[in-house]
Amino acid sequence: MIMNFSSTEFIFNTKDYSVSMTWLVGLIVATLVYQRHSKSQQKLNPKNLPYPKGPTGLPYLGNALQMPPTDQWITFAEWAEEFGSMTGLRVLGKNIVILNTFDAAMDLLHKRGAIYSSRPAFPLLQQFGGWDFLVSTAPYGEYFLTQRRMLHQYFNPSATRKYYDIVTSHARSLAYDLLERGERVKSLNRMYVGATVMLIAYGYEVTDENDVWINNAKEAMLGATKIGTPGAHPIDIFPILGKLPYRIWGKDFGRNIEALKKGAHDVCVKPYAATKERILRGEAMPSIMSRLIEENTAPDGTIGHEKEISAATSVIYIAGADTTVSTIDTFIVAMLTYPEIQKRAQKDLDNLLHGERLPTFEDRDQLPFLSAIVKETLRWKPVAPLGIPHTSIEDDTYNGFFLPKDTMFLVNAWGVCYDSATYPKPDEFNPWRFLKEDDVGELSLRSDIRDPEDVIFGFGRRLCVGRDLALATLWITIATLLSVYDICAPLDDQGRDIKPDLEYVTGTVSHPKPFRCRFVPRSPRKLSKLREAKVAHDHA
Ligand code: HEM
Repeated sequence: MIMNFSSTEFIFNTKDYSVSMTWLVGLIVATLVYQRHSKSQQKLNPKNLPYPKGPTGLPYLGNALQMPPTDQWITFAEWAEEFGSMTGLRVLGKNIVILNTFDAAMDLLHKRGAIYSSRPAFPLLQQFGGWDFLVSTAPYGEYFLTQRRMLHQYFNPSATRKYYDIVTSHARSLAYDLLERGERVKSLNRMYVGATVMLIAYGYEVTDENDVWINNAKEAMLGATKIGTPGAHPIDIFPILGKLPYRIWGKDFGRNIEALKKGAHDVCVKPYAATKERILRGEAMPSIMSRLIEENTAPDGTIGHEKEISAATSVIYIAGADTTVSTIDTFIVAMLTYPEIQKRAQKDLDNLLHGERLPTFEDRDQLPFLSAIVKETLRWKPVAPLGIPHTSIEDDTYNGFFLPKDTMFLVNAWGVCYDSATYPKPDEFNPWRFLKEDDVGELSLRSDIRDPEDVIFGFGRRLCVGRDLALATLWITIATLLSVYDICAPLDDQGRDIKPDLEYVTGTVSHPKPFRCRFVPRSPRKLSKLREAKVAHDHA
């Protein structure tokens, strides 16, 4: 999960707060901020270039009342038709620019990464709730750079290859467990994706669906959602309000803040302390954390950068699990909805493997149809439709517009992926759009179509750290499940397929609503290969 950091839901999601007091104070603050902001704008924009165009807002409130409470990316895509590559919004004195095209996102977030790589502050969550440690929300600076460096050395493309055995083995274990417990696919998927990241990060082995570390992380992230959408609270707009007694924000507010602090401790400090103890006792399995500790231990035994190490390892689960789990769920939903795509992928797998063995990463280049399925899964239901917001640290101009320092930038990844000029009939799950066929029917990936992998994982210096790990996990899981099973819809009384309704619980990370499916073994031979792999894994 990337956590619910997207900021555009940030207004008027009032159900979480003691509404009247919160919004009264919020409105006063907004007025002050707006006035201060208007004055500073005039001072900083000497050429008087316009701010990017957007829907006309109200005095003081700006566009606050026009922000849809959910699925903002759809409204943003509609606005894009009117305003072009950038839509400029002002919400309670904050500047928000939606980047509607891939080119605008690349031009600013990538090519001018020195300016556009910070993150907005969420004081309630970070200062008051104790979630100030995550690299994914850290402002651009030394703390961020130290962790990025730490993570990069363990997740760059060649380092990621070292995890292939782990992800292959977990994909096979998932497939094996689905034989008896297919109805628990969502939970098992979560368990094995969690097991991968926990093993890589901490050398910690997850062995069942109720693992205490995974539950702690789930609880912690749930706690983070209880304070409402980050950026929404008046304390986020004017942090000094956090000095007022908590009870003015509602009777549960103080308790929620305490839960938030406990959650931060449970996902960051606790696993670090437990793993460090195991490392010092010589009982730990090698992991990113054990290596980081080793690298940062001075000859006298003191460990440097402990805060950064504990934070960098904790973000691996927080940013990596939910996103990957949701994408695998989306793949299953796609297979239930488009059985002919499933059949075609299985044909390619069978032609290559002849039922003699299970797929491995060595097969990846020879199975372009499967790679196209991964791309289409990412495009069809973008798991983070608006990514994570970036902020600028300097004033800038672009295409004749003035972009003030501290503006928040959101890429409408959903909008880019649903642009029908690039992806005709974008609602359809169609991996063929990424493929071309030569004279003898040989398939290969097209290089002349925008690759969703270049959109969905973000941009520039904040590009997703775990991109290669995520892609590897998706590919091997998809290849393994399709080689062993037909993924089928459940049947109604008349023996007809009950198709999933394609409804999603949307947010910063979107998830398909609960769905049912059956995993029907394709042949006893393929199943016996899976059993052999499982036995080999258990004895390894
Ligand atoms: C399908 C799976 C995934 C998707 C769609 C995804 C997507 C994203 C996106 C959109 C961002 C924000 C990029 C930006 O700000 O421009 C991000 C950041 C991040 N992701 Fe992923 N992610 C996935 C899996 C993972 C995994 C497996 C890891 C494990 C290491 C991971 C670690 C991170 C981290 C640490 C950041 C923060 C980077 C920063 O702020 O500098 N992600 N991811």
